[in-house]
Amino acid sequence: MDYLSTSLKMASRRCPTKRNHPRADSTFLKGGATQQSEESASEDSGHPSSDNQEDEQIDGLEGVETSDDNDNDHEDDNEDSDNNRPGGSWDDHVYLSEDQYSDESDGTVEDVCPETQAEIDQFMKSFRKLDLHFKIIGKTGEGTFSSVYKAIDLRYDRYVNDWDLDERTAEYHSPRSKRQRLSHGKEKKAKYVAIKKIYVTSSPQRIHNELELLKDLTGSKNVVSLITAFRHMDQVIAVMPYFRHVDFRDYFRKLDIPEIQLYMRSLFTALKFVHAKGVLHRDIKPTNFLYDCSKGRGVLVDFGLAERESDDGTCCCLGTAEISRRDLKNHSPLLGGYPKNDQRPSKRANRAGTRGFRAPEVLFKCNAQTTKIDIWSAGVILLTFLSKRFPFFNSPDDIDAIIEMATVFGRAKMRICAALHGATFETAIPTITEKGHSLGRIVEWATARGKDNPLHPEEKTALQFLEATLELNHQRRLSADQALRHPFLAQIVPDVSDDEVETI
Ligand SMILES: Nc1ncnc2c1ncn2[C@@H]1O[C@H](COP(=O)(O)OP(=O)(O)OP(=O)(O)O)[C@@H](O)[C@H]1O
Repeated sequence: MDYLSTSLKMASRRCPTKRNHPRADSTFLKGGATQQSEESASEDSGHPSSDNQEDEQIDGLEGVETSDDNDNDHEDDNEDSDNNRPGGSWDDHVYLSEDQYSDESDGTVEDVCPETQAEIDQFMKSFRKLDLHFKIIGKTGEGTFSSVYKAIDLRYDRYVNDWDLDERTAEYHSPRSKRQRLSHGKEKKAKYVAIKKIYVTSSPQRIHNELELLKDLTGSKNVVSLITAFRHMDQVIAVMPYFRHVDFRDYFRKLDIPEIQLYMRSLFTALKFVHAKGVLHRDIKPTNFLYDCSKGRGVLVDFGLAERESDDGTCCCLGTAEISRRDLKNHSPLLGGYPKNDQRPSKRANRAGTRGFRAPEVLFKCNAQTTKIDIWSAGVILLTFLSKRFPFFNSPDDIDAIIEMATVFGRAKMRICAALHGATFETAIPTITEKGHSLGRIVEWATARGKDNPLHPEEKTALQFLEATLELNHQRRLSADQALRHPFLAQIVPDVSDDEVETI
């Protein structure tokens, strides 16, 4: 983890009134009590434990805390209590202790089973001093690479919270002073965070990549941001804003077209932001887009597989915008035959992603993959909504995934798509027809539509949009920006606050 700590080291920016989120401050306690008053926390902070070098804060990737840094922080603490802040005295700021917060401020009541509670207790015990900053109240999710917990940010009011875009928007609309708002009883609500405990089996490179990208992607209401990050021994945690959301399986069959439009608008707004920063998410799927149906707002999470767009890759698709059927006939590698026992090493390319959501160019191992791979995956989500089938594609491996795709799109289009990336597609499977099926037909079959129940005009617009996102040739596939201007999404009243946040 030395690599991690050194490569993440950056200058720490300080705020005159509050700390700019170096959270591993000197108030970390040895052993740590679950309910700790601010006063006693500060007292204990004067005695940093001897193994402080093992605790690092990656502070939004700023200022990795060393024991020296901790000393500085301790001085800052003293300054705070010396009324040195331009804003006035210590009393000006309402700091809430853990039991003053309402756990129900976002409408969710946590119900933690004994096994999860034991897991949480073990985690808190193993990660020293974390209990001074956060109170974990539940487990919100689990993935291949992490467990994610919902927690109350006990020290929210001690820091500059630029990450809290909801708060910033509220201030923009109603510029009452923070003091006024905090002193108003009803607004003493808990600030929730999601603590992502990245499994120690993840490579430092992968963890570093995720944290770096999260840090760069701050500023959109539809993309998760990084509040801070900590390391203790071999354990790294990322702290992000918590987003209330509903399990995709609970609503994907229920959403009507206007609701699907809201969902897709939110998702493509997130993609536009991420792609504009030159980042490919690589793992767009429902569990990575946390959607709150009641607000019609979603947030893109999990940048564990994300990467920056690069010009280094090579693939025949770079010099070829289009391959016609005639080109294919004249230049098909099959014309010259192919070896039965091909000894050549197979082509290699980044295939990271989730099965069922991989774009054709990923399956054909293109080495010049672009942000368009995310558009394809978003298209698969739309197909799931319209067909009311989840998962829509369910292949165990890439070969089966190509067969599933060919069953829909047909041999002719698949041959052209393969040739675009220097590959050959041939199959003797009789159910794969030459022309395939239109996406409209697939949706009709999946939803048992007949002559007495034809597709509505708005569903037809949705299908046109679907075809433009599930375009086999990535060069003809819509970009996120174009998608937002497509009639399917352009008429949706945008979430005004999204635009405002960027201009604050
Ligand atoms: N900021 C957040 N707010 C609320 N819940 C979250 C947040 N971030 C993640 N989660 C929950 O935790 C789950 C797992 O998170 P994430 O996808 O980041 O982990 P992962 O281990 O990388 O997963 P995957 O297996 O998809 O790669 C999400 O599906 C979601 O339910």
